[in-house]
Amino acid sequence: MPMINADGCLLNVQVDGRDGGPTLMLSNSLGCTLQMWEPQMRALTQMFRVIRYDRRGHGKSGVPDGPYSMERFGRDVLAILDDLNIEKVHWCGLSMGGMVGQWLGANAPERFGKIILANTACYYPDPTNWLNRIKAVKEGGIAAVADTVIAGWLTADFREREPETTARMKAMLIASPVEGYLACCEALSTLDQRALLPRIKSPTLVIAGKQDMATPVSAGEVIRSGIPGASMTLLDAAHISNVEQSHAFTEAVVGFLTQR
Ligand SMILES: O=C(O)CC1=CCC(=O)O1
Repeated sequence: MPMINADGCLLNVQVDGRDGGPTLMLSNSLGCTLQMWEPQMRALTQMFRVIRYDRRGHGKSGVPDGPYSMERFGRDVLAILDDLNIEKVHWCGLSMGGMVGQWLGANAPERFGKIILANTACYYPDPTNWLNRIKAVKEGGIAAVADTVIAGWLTADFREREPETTARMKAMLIASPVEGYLACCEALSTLDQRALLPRIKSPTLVIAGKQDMATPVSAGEVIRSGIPGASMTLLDAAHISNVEQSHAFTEAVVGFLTQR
């Protein structure tokens, strides 16, 4: 699968699924690789050509020096589409992937059909949590914050019920390149995309997790109410709702993308 050059950074891109069908692009959460979408791939590839990628600083993609920004992440996506010669896609991004989706929906509307913004926010009222995380990771590596982060990703019930999935998610997080992870946390600490929301004209679905403390339902509601005509679906999940409620998440995505 291709490594695509975006402004000097090689991005790991994987394309699966139906040739010639509509295309859906998936975009990851912080500390995750494109593997985070495995629970959806079987269903989605029956209906769509599916593009996944590792955001710069993650997975098999390059880790250039920061600072990173939502604009940089958005331009990376446009470089992938240009390289693959794809004019228009649907978008489904979770957490940081939803933040990049907001930037793209506002700044490259002609490239996006429907947009799904899952477990995400458009700003953080207080950057303290991000600044504390940056300090802790600089001192102790990602392992130092891993248990706290995982407790935000998946509810206690799920972690008890699905220890292997939980261990896989934790291994993925800890394997993230530290410098890339830090550069992403820095971009999150200054995030404010509130002014972009009214410029998003694509049909948009916001998905929020009832037990998501990282990007709570109230953060999803700010996005839903800011984007003209957007709708919202709530799932019984913490932050990584596509893993915790994989069937309900897939159903919400397919239902929204196939509705006329
Ligand atoms: O990893 C986390 O703690 C939660 C999160 C916030 C933005 C994102 O992408 O993940």
